[in-house]
Parts: sequence; C-alpha cells; structure tokens
Amino acid sequence: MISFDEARARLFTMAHPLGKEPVALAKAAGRVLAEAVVARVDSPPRDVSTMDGYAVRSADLEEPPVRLRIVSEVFAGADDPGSIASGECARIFTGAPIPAHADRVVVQEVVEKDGDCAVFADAPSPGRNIRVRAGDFAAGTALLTEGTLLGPRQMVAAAAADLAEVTCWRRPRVRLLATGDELADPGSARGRPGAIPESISFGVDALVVRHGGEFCGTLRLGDDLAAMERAAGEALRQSDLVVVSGGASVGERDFAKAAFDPHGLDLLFAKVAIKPGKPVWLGKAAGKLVLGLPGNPTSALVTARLFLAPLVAGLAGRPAAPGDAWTTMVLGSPLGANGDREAFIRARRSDDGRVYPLDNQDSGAQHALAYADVLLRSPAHAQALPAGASVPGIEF
Ligand SMILES: Nc1nc2c(c(=O)[nH]1)N[C@H]1C(S)=C(S)[C@@H](COP(=O)(O)OP(=O)(O)OC[C@H]3O[C@@H](n4cnc5c(N)ncnc54)[C@H](O)[C@@H]3O)O[C@H]1N2
Ligand code: MOO
Repeated sequence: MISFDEARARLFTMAHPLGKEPVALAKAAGRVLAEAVVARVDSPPRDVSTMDGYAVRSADLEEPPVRLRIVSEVFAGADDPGSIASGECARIFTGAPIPAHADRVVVQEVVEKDGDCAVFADAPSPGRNIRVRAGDFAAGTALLTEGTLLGPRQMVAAAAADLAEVTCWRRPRVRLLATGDELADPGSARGRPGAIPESISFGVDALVVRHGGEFCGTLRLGDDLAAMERAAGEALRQSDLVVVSGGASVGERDFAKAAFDPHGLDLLFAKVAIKPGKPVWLGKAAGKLVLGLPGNPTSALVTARLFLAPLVAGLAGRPAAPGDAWTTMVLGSPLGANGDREAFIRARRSDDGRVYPLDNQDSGAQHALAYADVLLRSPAHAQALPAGASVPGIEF
C-alpha cells in the first residue's frame, strides 16, 4: 500500500497530452490550445469612430459656433470613407472608418442638423472618439498562449484573430467497464429481484467531460471473467483510458485487474492508504491507461475526483491541475479524529462560507453525494478539530 502523495506522483508521470489536432473555431469551446493563437489582422483594421456623430477637423471648431457642410455619410464596413476639406464634415456611425483629414468625431447629441449643414454651438469635449488602427492588437500579436482553456472570453479573442480553426490538444477518449451481476440500467432495477441501478458510470461521464475528456460510453458486465477479458480488449482498442468500476477488492468475484492480465497489465499502483477508496488502482495495458475505481459509489466518486480528474486533465493538456489546488477552508462544525489512513471527508459548503462535514461518511452512500460540495483532507492519525479550525479542501 502506498501513500496518496506517492500514488498521485506516479499518476502524474502518465498525465501528458496525447497529440495535436486542428479544430474548427465553432467546435473549439472547452478545448485546450496546443498552439498559440496569433492575430492575422490588425484590430481595428483602420481608424474607426467610437460614436455616432460627425467626423470633423478640430481646426474648424476653434471658434464656435460653427456651421460645417455635410459632404458624406460613412457607415461601419464602408470600403472608402473619402475625405473632408476645411469647412466640411461627414456624418459617421460607430465602427465606421474615419475620412481622410478628419481628426475627431463629435457626438450627435451636441450637434444641430440644419439642411445639409451641421451646427456646432460649443467647443467639442476633449475626447477624439476615434479608435486607432491596431490600438487593440496588431497582426502578429499572440493573443492566447499554448495551454489556454477556451472559455467564453478566450473564444472572442480567438475569433477576433481572424482564424477559422485553432490547434488543440486531442481529448482523451475514455470508456468505462461497470462490473457486477447486481447492476441494472437505471429505470430497470425495480423489475429484477436483487438488482440495483448502475450509478457510477453516470458520475464518471460527467467528471470526464468536466475535466476535458471525451466519454465514449459504458460497457455493463456481469462478474464473468471471460466476458470481462473480451470487453477489456475491446475497450483498450477503442480508447486512450479505460476506467473499471467495482471488482477492485479481494472478493471471490473481484475480477477487475484479472480481466486486463491477458492484455499485459502492468500496475503503477494497487491500493492506496486513503479512506475511502483504498482499492483504487492504476496500470497500463496494450499501451493504454487503465484506472480501477472501487465499487462503493462514494469511494468511486472520491477516487475519480482525486485520480481520474487530474489524469484526464493532464492527458487533455490542461494546466497542471485546474481546480485541483488545495485551499484553506474553515470548519463550520467539528471534524472527528482520523484513523490510520489519510481521509477525504465529504462536506457541504454553506452560505456562511464555512464547510460542514456530512453526517453520512459511508463509502457506499449515494444520497450524500448530492450535497457534498467539497472534500476535506485529514491526515492519518489527525486529532479532532473544533468548529472554526482551518482544513485543506478542494471542490468535489
Ligand atoms: N475483506 C475485505 N473486503 C473489502 C475490502 C477489503 O480490503 N477486504 N475493501 C472494501 C473496500 S475499502 C471497498 S471500497 C469495497 C470495494 O470493492 P470492489 O471494488 O470490489 O466493489 P464491489 O464489491 O464490486 O462493489 C462494492 C459495492 O458497490 C456496489 N457497486 C459496484 N459497482 C457499482 C455501480 N457501477 N453502481 C452502483 N453500485 C455499484 C456493489 O453493488 C457493492 O455494494 O470492498 C470492500 N470489501
Ligand atoms: O475504502 Mo473503501 O474504498 O471505501 O470502503
């Protein structure tokens, strides 16, 4: 049995990006850049107006009131904004290019239109109301760096660079084998005596997607070693990472590891000194990664959060461990003393900003998962802590 830190260190040696691929910009939200996004254009491409109003020469407005002849109308997207001479102005709208010789835009609210003339009663306010060419960025500027996760804000910057596609890290394809004779598809358990709904795969699917992977489906299997060996081979061919739930412990039908033996399973670890989740294991087979989660649903989700999430994130090229940094949290109620394995306590974050350990810490619990916002880390043999004490925690 190895420590949590040692198990994670071994896992991180495997958590490298899988490869690059071009991705259409419209499909790139949520993906991670494998190459920087470099602007192909200046932004804005020309000097443009920031307001609706009149483009003028400042020299003409030195002795107000002034009447200037309106010689053109310029809209955003205009090919050629023309030019103005002394005594002239141009009607202009937000985003429209500035006519030659104009050096300022006066907002229409302070201008009186009189036939084909504009009347300026007062000296204009100091702002020129012009956004200069390349004032935001120039062609050739790196707007986003390699490793950036494309969220809503980054998508705007990528599109503004005038790119139809971006180069992203390939997403790891993950398949799950859910083992256990007692398991039934949700919706069908009550029709079969002794059956329970298979729940873990649904949490793993959501977790894989959240951390940047592609969930490619679940194979539900009975505790039949030959069938599991065949399914293991199929899953290894079709994915980058195979997750197996259940059958991780020492029961007579716990076949999870054995199913991968004919495919050359090489274990990185099996059994970690944590509670819950001691039977979690990681290996390689047929050049792919295999992660075994314990069958108890809370154990499965805790180990998925602690091991699967950073593994998927690393394979997806996400920055080291997003959302994986332990932060200091303040207990709203006492935390009991700990036993001889490092413990990950399920707790609920309250509106008062404090965290409250849940009453039900059973590794088979499923209802409590609905409320367990955070995991608190409690070292082996830790003493009990009172309300108000600080503990390390992460989002669960
Ligand atoms: N003698 C020992 N017994 C056990 C040990 C041990 O060290 N010595 N370890 C215990 C620990 S810790 C855990 S955790 C469990 C994990 O066992 P398995 O990974 O072999 O899981 P199963 O036996 O297959 O299932 C456990 C439990 O979870 C239910 N289950 C399984 N898969 C699902 C699923 N996909 N969806 C919903 N529920 C699932 C299953 O019905 C069982 O009730 O072993 C302890 N035993
Ligand atoms: O340590 Mo097991 O994984 O919870 O009951």
